[in-house]
Amino acid sequence: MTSLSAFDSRLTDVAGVSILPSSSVYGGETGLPLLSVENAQGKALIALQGAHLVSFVPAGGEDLLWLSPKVVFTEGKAIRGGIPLCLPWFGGHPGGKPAHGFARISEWQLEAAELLADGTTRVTLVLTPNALSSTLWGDDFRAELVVTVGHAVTLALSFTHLGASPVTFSQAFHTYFAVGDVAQATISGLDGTTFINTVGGANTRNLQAGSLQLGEATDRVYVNVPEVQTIATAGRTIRIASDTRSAVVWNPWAESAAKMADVGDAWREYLCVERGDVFDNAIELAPGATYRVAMTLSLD
Ligand SMILES: O=P(O)(O)OC[C@H]1O[C@@H](O)[C@H](O)[C@@H](O)[C@@H]1O
Repeated sequence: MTSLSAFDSRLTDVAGVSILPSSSVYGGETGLPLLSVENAQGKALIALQGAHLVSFVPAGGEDLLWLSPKVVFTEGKAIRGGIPLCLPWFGGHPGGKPAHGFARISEWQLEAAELLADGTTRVTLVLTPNALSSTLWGDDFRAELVVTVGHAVTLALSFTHLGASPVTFSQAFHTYFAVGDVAQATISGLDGTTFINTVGGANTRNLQAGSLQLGEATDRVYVNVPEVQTIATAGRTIRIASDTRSAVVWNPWAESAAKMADVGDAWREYLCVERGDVFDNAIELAPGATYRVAMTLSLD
């Protein structure tokens, strides 16, 4: 893990941008380095491990993201909450490799931090091959995540495949939204789309009719979805916009959550709506090709 003092001050010598240990915000052990980004429009915390947005608070509002009260910031362990980047594969891997790829458990490099004329702050994080990716993926690649923090937060992801043969690639912005009570949250923007129900290893297809409210363990992959979904709770409506084509809706509910040490009885506080390109929407990347997508989260 990079020590906090190793960061190039030219990158963090930008007003409102600093590096701090996760322990200074969330307690516990020293943990992992977090990039703190703050301006008049909003503030965000991004773990360099995984280029993982763990908090986004628009000015005058509450955090859009849920971070587990039982979160553990440990090198090589996925952070429970925020926006894990599932990359370059989503879900379990047939070869028994770690679920959701290696990007979320790899340390990314901070490449640039800039204040833009519109008052937003843009930070650029980069991942290139490391020991883990060499074992699990093999091919050369370059991944870049540009996070723009303002009244909204935008994540713009690119992944360039630098191997010699075509590869199948999938990814997701695995967002944990803070909803207070998952059973009271309503998801709109999926009406009429096909979903694959994967709860407990199932694999059945259905059509979504109308909006969606969860009342039990839910793990569904919606394919070919519209650009925008919303999540309405008692206090606010969150807007999710992305040019990706899938949306995964997941909450384990009480019984399965009890088996997850970093979730437990906090399962009710979050709802995952994960935009990405997965299952039917997985991508075939030719050598040298670049995959580019973005997602913007805001209050509606
Ligand atoms: O515990 P992990 O690896 O972060 O995965 C959490 C969940 O991620 C979701 O995207 C999957 O649809 C679920 O099946 C999975 O349980």
